[in-house]
Amino acid sequence: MAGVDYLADERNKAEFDVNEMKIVWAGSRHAFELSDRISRLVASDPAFRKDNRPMLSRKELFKNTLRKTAHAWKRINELRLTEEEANKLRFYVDEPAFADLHWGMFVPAIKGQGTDEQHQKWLPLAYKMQIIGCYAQTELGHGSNVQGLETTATFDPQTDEFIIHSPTLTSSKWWPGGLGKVSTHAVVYARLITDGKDHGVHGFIVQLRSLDDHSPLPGIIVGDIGMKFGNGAYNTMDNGVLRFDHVRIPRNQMLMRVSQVTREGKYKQSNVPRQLVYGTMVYVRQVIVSDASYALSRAVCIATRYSCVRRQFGSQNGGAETQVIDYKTQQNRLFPLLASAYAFRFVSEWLKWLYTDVMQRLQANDFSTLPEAHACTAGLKSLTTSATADGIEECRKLCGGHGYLCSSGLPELFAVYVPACTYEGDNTVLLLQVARFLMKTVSQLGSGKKPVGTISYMEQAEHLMKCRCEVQRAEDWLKPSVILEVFEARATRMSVACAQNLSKFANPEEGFSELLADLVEAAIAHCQLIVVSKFIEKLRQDIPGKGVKQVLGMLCNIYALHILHKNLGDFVSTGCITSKQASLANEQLRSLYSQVRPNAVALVDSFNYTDHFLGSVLGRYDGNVYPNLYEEAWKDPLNDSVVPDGYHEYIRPILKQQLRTARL
Ligand SMILES: CCCCCCCCCCCCCC(=O)SCCNC(=O)CCNC(=O)[C@H](O)C(C)(C)COP(=O)(O)OP(=O)(O)OC[C@H]1O[C@@H](n2cnc3c(N)ncnc32)[C@H](O)[C@@H]1OP(=O)(O)O
Ligand SMILES: Cc1cc2nc3c(=O)[nH]c(=O)nc-3n(C[C@H](O)[C@H](O)[C@H](O)COP(=O)(O)OP(=O)(O)OC[C@H]3O[C@@H](n4cnc5c(N)ncnc54)[C@H](O)[C@@H]3O)c2cc1C
Repeated sequence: MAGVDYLADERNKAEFDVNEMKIVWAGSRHAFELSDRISRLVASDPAFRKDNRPMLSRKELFKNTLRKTAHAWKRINELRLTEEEANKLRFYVDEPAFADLHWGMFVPAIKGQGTDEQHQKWLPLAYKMQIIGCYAQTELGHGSNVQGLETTATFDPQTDEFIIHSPTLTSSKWWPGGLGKVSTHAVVYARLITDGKDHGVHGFIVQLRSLDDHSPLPGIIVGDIGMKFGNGAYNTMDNGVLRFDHVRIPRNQMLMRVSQVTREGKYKQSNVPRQLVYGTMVYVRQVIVSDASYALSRAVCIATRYSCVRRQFGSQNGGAETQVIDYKTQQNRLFPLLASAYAFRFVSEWLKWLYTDVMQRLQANDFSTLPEAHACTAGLKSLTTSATADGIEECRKLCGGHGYLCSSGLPELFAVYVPACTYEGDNTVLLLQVARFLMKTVSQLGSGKKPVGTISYMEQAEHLMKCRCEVQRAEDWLKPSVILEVFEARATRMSVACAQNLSKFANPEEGFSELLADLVEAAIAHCQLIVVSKFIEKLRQDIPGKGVKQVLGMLCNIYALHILHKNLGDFVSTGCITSKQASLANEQLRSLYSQVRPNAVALVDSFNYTDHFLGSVLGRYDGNVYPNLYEEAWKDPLNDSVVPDGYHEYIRPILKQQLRTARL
């Protein structure tokens, strides 16, 4: 029945103003209106259809992506979309493609590491897509260890050129997205060598393919690295392999903002930290945190709507069975993910602010906040992507058997999303960067150097090491000051314990290696505190709309208390809370689930996702799941014929043989 809203009752239960919540989710009225307009534009354009992706072969899939990307570019130009609108359009097209790396890494690398002259030369070409670029850093032998890269860029003073070379098999560039089949150019990371001296890894703009016929330039071997996890999914992307055989590029194609090579071959460093060479990664990690909130919210939207549609057991006198969302077990798995989606959204807004602030300071040669920005982007990228990948998989299970069908949208979402735990820095490696930052901070306590920003709580270390949680009743857990202090105390105690254990080793690096697992846990505790504290900060702002702030308050408490519940070992063993207080937290959590329950569908409607973007029969806005699931099955190519291909070769002979055997 077209037009019937099977979730109308659920929507009527909402205790808050959904339209106002949509604005909170989007970040502002402007952001909401823009996102709403562009999502509808994409959804209504048949060229952006995506439901056939899992059925396509790799070649068809890739060509399809090329077609869609070209169509998107055409629409962006025809409609004269702004950069913000164009980014949203690409987001709603929802198909990983070379353009992500062109806009997301190639352009930012030139902007961040290039000089004004280099900007003038390269950016106009890139903005018009007259060249298409990728970010070629990782090699077959090294990804995490950037200082271990082997590709060389040796300066030749005779010709005023760099010679880019891959000296070993393991130095082959391996993984860069957009490299395999599309990019004409790359920012290549290579060891800079002048006059026989190795100056470490630097970025170089290298042309890879002819702008006339797209063939690789002399000395370049380039191709795709092969099929990746899942059908469809990330296979729309041409992750590539690249080798150089003494390829020459002009000297002015080294990105020279951080350091320069003169005409004579002299290496000079600007008055900026070397780590700015890693600046593009900081930028993208911050984008990835924002993407985590979108990916998780998408899965949660599907699982929440479907959990209201799906009924199992509990029928009384022939009445309807129980909606599965009413089982406390379902709520205990689903609502913390719903709360996490909102928590990640708010922390990503804050992280974007932090990043912008750091960039402005860099312009004024103030580098003081760079270490914190690195620690926050690395840590939050790790925390949010791990939680999102696990959360998407949990949402699939929350949808029971039907969640395993591609038409649920969840298998593909998981397959596309899960590499986020690895790319842009393996999550464990990134947490260890946070741990180093924490250990440095602890070692400086009492030295007069004040911890600032997200680490400023450590200034109260003396108090946090011995404070006792004041919770006596379950409701006490609703006080933000209580939650904050408990999370700060846990993070401080875990960091200080690691620092104390480290100090027992004569060699700090040896100690660090031995304590890696504990250090990662301390880093996670610190990052979870950041997420909780940014949610609480958000709630201190003026948030208009009937009931909006109240329901966000519930989500904030669910996020914090669920983390507490899942990490009770940390909280109790560090003496931050007692086991009695832990069970009071659990009691409060159950009560919060009941409060959120009537708001669940409205909370996921607030994401304002179109059915096209969700790409899920189970998550349809109208909740009309079964007829559509049924119809979807018949679209499978296997159902094109009643008797399958192969019947005569393989099924019939077996059946006949069985008949003969039976007769014997
Ligand atoms: C429209 C937009 C769309 C965008 C979406 C795109 C789609 C995405 C699609 C997917 C795309 C996927 C694309 C891809 O995957 S691109 C490839 C991504 N690759 C990686 O992420 C590699 C990860 N490895 C590293 O980053 C480094 O090797 C690490 C950090 C591990 C070590 O580092 P290093 O080897 O140097 O050794 P060190 O640890 O002694 O550190 C030395 C000092 O440097 C400081 N430090 C380190 N790093 C930074 C930093 N970044 N900013 C500021 N500071 C930094 C550090 O704190 C320390 O400071 P101090 O303690 O001495 O004071
Ligand atoms: C889909 C996808 C897209 C990508 N796109 C790009 C791209 O566009 N451009 C690009 O340059 N690269 C790209 N990459 C590469 C990516 O950045 C690297 O794979 C990533 O940085 C991880 O590095 P690795 O593969 O070397 O992992 P490894 O470092 O080999 O990790 C293997 C294991 O070792 C552990 N480990 C490693 N070092 C340590 C340590 N010091 N302490 C403790 N444990 C450690 C890790 O935790 C992990 O469990 C992409 C990768 C993927 C999967």
